[in-house]
Amino acid sequence: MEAPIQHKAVPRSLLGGFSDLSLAYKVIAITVLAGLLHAVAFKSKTTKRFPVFATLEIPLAGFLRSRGGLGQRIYSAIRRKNGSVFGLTSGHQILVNFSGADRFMSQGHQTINAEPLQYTILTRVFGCPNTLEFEARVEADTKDLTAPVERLFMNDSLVTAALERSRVTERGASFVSLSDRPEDMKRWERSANIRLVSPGVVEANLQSLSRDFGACVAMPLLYGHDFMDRYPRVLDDFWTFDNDMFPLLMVGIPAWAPFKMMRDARAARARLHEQIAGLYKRIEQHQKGEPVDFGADMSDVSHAALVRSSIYTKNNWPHKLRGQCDLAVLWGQNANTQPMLFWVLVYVYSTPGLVDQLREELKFCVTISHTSTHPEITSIDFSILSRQCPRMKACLFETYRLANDPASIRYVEKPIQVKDGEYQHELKPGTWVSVPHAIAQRDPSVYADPDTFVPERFLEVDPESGKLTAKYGRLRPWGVGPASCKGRNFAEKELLSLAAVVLSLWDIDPASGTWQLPAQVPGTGVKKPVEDVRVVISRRVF
Ligand code: HEM
Repeated sequence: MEAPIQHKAVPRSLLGGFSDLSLAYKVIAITVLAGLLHAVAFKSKTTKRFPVFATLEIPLAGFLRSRGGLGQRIYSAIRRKNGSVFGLTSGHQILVNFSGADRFMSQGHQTINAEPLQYTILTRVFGCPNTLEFEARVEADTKDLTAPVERLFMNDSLVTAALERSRVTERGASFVSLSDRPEDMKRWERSANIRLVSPGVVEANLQSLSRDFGACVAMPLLYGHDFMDRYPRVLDDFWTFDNDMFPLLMVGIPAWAPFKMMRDARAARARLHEQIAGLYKRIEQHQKGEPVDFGADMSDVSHAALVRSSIYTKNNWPHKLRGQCDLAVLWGQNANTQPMLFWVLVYVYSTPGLVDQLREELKFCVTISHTSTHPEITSIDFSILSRQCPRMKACLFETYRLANDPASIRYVEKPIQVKDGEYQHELKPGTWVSVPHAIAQRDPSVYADPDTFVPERFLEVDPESGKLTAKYGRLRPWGVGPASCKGRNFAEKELLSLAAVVLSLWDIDPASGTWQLPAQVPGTGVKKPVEDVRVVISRRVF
């Protein structure tokens, strides 16, 4: 039996592990300097890599805008252009609250292209080599490799079938096992530092618990159960990579940086590469009718992974590269969705009266049986859940607004004009252009009282049917245009169904007696809490 794993919630401090602060600063200074020298010495093989400074400029623009005052005025004064277009260099322009953003972003990839960003992240973060050979592979195969992922995670009936297969319905009753013996716990409980308070009542870290609950539903749908069983550390490695390494690599800190957090995360990423590469080797053996390593069961590997494997095999992708490249898919599937489940639960349970309202709505699609020793969900009508539960949806939308920092980033391939009211801006090929949707999400002129959780702001009465409906309005959690999120349908249905099963069966209260929402730090899309939220969980009293 595996020992309980304590996930780190967030990288508390880059300095963790250094007893002497000045030594820490010296190490960081040397690392940054070495990083710059490395960048000069091993100049990027392609001109189309998203510049590190632009990664920092997007949150900076949002921060200055939300603060207003002198900082915002200085930023506006020194930018290259005017109107809605911000940007300190000619290489990167940011469209802030630009009313034509949707139309602008809907242009095809021959004009504004998302692939160079994907290439940047694959090579800067996921560990793929930045070589001309790899660039050629990406150019040749990206479309074919993305198509099966899009199909699995966007097609309505495939998404519903996948969630049914994942037994979300039954899993609700074992969200917690109400025991503090590791051998009694489900896999997703092991990171949550569970303590039995009294019979039928446990204390737990809600972020770790809900995040791993979601990941245990989602990951096998992509790679099958054998992958999960054969790789007991997968959750720990995944969140270590996501929390401790991803943001640092994005801002240009090299993977070889000599501090403990990076070393540990690098080892976690190497294990992920190796395990995914091993899986693709087994899939290939299975597809060729050869004996499969360990006699592994390949029967529930997703169609998406099977198709990707055929493309990798057909085009002679080395197995190591398959592992590196496919980490992007595993990450895309989980990194934003699972932390979002935590935020929905925290917002909903901490809002007085809301849980009861949602349970009323859920009565029509979640069937609960009381015949066994404890209540269990016997069925979920996924269609009603996603089409006729407007309050649940509005809670989700409001959570996206508060907990997510989406941006659409493109590379300009052809000269284009941005028509911006009285201004007309020319963008040359080679410019990067970003739309940080997060800026509007906290703008009080768009959302009154923007820091407060008010799901009703997304509810409208449909004038024709007279029914309450949840509408996205100006919210763009999935980005915009042809390169918008390819997993949004799955993410939304997974979040709705997991939140529905937890709400239907469990009471959750703050361990301290009063709800205190944790401060948020920017993560890799969805924000991270600065610390986990300790809660008390017991079965719902009917
Ligand atoms: C709550 C969860 C999620 C959020 C908030 C989210 C958000 C986003 C955003 C903002 C983008 C960039 C869109 C743009 O550039 O305009 C994106 C891209 C993408 N997402 Fe998601 N995502 C989520 C879940 C998923 C899932 C479950 C998958 C499934 C694998 C996925 C796959 C992708 C892919 C493949 C892209 C790149 C699309 C392209 O460039 O063509 N996402 N996502």
